[in-house]
Amino acid sequence: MVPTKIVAQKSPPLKGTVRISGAKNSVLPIIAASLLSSDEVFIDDIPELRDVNVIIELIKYLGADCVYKDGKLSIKVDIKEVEAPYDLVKKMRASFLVMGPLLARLGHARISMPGGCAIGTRPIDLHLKGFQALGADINIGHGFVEAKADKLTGKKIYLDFPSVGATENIMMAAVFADGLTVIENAAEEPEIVDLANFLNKMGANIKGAGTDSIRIEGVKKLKGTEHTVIPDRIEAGTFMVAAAMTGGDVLIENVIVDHVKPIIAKLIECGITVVEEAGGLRIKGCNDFKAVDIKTLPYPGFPTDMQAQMMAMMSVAKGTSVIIETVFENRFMHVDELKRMGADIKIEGRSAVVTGIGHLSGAEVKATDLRAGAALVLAGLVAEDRTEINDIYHIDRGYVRIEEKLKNLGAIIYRE
Ligand SMILES: CC(=O)N[C@H]1[C@@H](OP(=O)(O)OP(=O)(O)OC[C@H]2O[C@@H](n3ccc(=O)[nH]c3=O)[C@H](O)[C@@H]2O)O[C@H](CO)[C@@H](O)[C@@H]1O
Ligand SMILES: C=C(OP(=O)(O)O)C(=O)O
Repeated sequence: MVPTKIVAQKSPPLKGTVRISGAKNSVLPIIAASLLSSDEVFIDDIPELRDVNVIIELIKYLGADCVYKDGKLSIKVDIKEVEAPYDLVKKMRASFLVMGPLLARLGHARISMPGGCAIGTRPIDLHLKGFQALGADINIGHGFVEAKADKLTGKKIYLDFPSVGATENIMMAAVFADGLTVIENAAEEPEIVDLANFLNKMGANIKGAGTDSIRIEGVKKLKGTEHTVIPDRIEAGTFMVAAAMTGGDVLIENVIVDHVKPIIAKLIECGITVVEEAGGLRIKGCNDFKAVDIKTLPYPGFPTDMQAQMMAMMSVAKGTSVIIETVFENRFMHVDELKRMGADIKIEGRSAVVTGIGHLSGAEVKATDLRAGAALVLAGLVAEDRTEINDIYHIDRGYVRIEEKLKNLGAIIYRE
């Protein structure tokens, strides 16, 4: 039988070394972008995740030939379909990222409308405004979004919010457009830079990725390339918090220190020791770390994808912390589950007031989304007795064998 829950027990301080996998949020747009290449592409450090399986299934459905072996994926594309069906988009919102490449390559894409999810309504208006600005006609009906264009022409596009997905989708759509596209108020996340690097290696002409203004000069064709995905800064952050919360001493390998700066800053403010070593980042926890305030923001601000994990940590910190979520309107689903474990948290609009208590108590809880699940795993490592986390398919979307990696550090955790 497939294990359906993770059981965590109060664990000793975590000790040892953990290697961080390739970034989920880089590999998904990069696999989508491979639809733009006329030749075979090779992608290395592919994380074995549920979401990665979904995007591979989707590009295979569209006509790609994919071979996966030992963390490496080769993709050769011969697009036969322009439609991304409901079944695949409902499993993962990031499936919508094939719209830009299909529009660029074939001038036509029909993608099932991604719905909201546990963390918010998550509209796609900014993606669509960008496609329209480039010259596409957009039609929405019967649960699908259809984009058609005889020709795409470069334009200046200002994003009302620096949306990661919209920046990526528009960047991919503009790769073959006539002339210059400029995305202003673009997202600056490291995953945008990784995608731009991948596209440039294939022959695209993209400048400014990583700043709020990205310039894409249209080219005629993209060729094959090899690319290694950047390490997952959110997985790294999650293990950094695990080490800190348990009072452990853990070396995090395969992490780009710049990408986790906002997390390092908060941990240091809590009283945790963070040391940059040749092999990675060493996190040394302490028993009475302080509560700190957190406000999530687009990069380089504190990542919303680390908010739930920090809240688990603040639940057992010394003092009171105010956590403000500004990126998603409804990303507090983990609060009720943490409260089941005894946490003292009050929600006021977009703020959570967390009063640190001495200890949590193990309980049966459910992962309502990916990072909520990670937060509950972390809470389970410091809670008295046994914590059972249900609906762990959410966790498997974004963490490579989380329980094995934690077990290697001495945590008492297993799948049941
Ligand atoms: C696969 C992937 O990379 N997922 C990440 C990506 O999601 P995703 O790309 O979906 O996140 P966005 O940056 O687009 O969303 C941020 C905010 O913008 C709003 N918005 C977005 C698009 C749009 O057209 N209209 C609009 O209003 C969203 O509802 C949300 O409130 O960035 C998020 C913010 O860092 C992360 O939490 C996700 O892990
Ligand atoms: C919100 C996340 O992912 P997605 O955008 O794929 O839902 C996440 O990784 O925390």
